Amino acid sequence: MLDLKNVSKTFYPGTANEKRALNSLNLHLDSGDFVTIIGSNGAGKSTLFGAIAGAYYIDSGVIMLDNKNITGLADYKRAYDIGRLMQDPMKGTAPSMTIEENLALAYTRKAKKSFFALNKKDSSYFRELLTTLDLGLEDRMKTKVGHLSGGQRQAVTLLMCTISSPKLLLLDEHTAALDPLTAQKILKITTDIIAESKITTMMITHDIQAALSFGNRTIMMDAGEIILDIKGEKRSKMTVEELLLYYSKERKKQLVNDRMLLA
Ligand SMILES: Nc1ncnc2c1ncn2[C@@H]1O[C@H](COP(=O)(O)OP(=O)(O)OP(=O)(O)O)[C@@H](O)[C@H]1O
Repeated sequence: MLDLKNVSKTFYPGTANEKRALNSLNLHLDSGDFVTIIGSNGAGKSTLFGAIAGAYYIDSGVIMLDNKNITGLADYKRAYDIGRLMQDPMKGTAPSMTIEENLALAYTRKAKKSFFALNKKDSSYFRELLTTLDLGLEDRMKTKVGHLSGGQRQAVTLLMCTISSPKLLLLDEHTAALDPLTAQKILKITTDIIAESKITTMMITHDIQAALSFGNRTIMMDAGEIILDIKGEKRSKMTVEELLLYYSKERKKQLVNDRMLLA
């Protein structure tokens, strides 16, 4: 359902700060794939997401989503099909609007109806969705999102990203800024939503154990390339130590990710 062919992206080309972030990268995702992505700092993981979501135009290559060439499509047009969750819980929601209004904004895009035409049925649907989070937010639908904790806000953003049933969900270390307990809870909510909706998902994480435990496939990136792509038995037998050893043998250096060290 997603195909990247020879995708390259260089920031500040021709200057002293030139950085090749994606290097002729190829990737194919099947519908329903849940791919976890690991790699050292600066490996190109977020740039890959930016390229798919349209935050950057790529220098060369082709990006296809469901057999449609989206390489030159503007980000706001891709947003109908691609949901993206960032690390920062402050991004993705409108703080001065209520939980209900934020969900309505995301929902009206899918329902193709006016924000002002939302009815009681829609409202009870939002309540139902919020109940599944098990955070008590269904009783706070009139609360401004700006008054929520980081974890609660990230959970609302997750609902906003998935309420319109996107074809692809991109999770960019979306639990990294949360305390460990909240991060665990949001990860559980995430995997429940993915299992229920079967949205094709890519999740960047610094937690290698989580990368091997969640989803059906793991990709390791370095220097703008995919250096390992495992699934099935090979993946289920892989340990964190073996993965780190693979990286150091392959790249002749240690895998360094500051968030991994902090965790
Ligand atoms: N907007 C930008 N402008 C200039 N350089 C950038 C930009 N975004 C990323 N880069 C550079 O591209 C390279 C890849 O960065 P990217 O953020 O994709 O890596 P990453 O794997 O997500 O790293 P991290 O785990 O540290 O978040 C890095 O060298 C980075 O400095």
